[in-house]
Amino acid sequence: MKLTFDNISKQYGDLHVIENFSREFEEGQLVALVGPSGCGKSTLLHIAAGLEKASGGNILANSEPVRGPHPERTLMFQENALYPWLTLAQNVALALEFQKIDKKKAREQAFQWLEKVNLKGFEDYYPHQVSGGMRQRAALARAFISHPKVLLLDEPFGALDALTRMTLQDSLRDLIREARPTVLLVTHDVDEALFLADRILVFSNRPATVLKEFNLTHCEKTHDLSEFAAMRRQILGLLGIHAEQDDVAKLLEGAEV
Ligand SMILES: Nc1ncnc2c1ncn2[C@@H]1O[C@H](COP(=O)(O)OP(=O)(O)OP(=O)(O)O)[C@@H](O)[C@H]1O
Repeated sequence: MKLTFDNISKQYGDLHVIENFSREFEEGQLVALVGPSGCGKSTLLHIAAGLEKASGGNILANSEPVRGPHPERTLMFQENALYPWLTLAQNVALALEFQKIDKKKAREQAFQWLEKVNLKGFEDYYPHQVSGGMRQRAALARAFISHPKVLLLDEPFGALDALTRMTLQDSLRDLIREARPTVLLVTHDVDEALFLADRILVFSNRPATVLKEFNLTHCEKTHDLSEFAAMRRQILGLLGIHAEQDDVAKLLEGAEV
């Protein structure tokens, strides 16, 4: 599903959060949104989800105005949003039951999706009985089970440790490659953006405008790590972080493929 932000602005009272944001996101693209805290990234996701109304401009999904939430556009947060009184399978199946799919079929599909995210054997566990990473895996299964056409991910792995985050990023990449939704990913993790995204938009302080856009589609083809390292340095620089102090950047600079 193609998403179009056409001259979107958003104000909360006197607070100008977004000004004249225009971009088109093609079907199947993964676009990472990075920028300073409080600049308005989540607000953009909420507008795309139909949870917030823009103060100006239009948001279109396949050329149709977004008028409110729709199961085709799924939002997933950092905090584990599973219902604590339901098992993992019940949590995942719920997404289908809302769509009036028979309970038994929904449970079968929930088991299949839990297996895809490496949670086979944990279907009947409650969220408090599994780790934070496993809860986010279940949240991923719940996000994908209804085959969303647009996936809006707000720091989905922000609360996890680095190692768990990397395994979850791998799983997310596999799921996206299979299902090909259009994805907007808000992240503070520049490496996550570089690893997952086709495009990266770097935002300014509030009111958010795009400082620079990076296109990564050709990098995947060439596996040019030096180009990744240069982008990484530029993005960190735009965010006010000095990449030359960063060990990984130095390692990547020296890498040859
Ligand atoms: N419902 C609301 N009412 C009033 N102000 C709001 C509301 N939602 C967000 N804001 C304000 O809008 C600004 C942007 O918030 P938003 O959550 O979009 O930023 P963000 O870039 O996602 O931040 P972070 O990276 O820290 O999550 C903030 O100053 C916030 O206080």
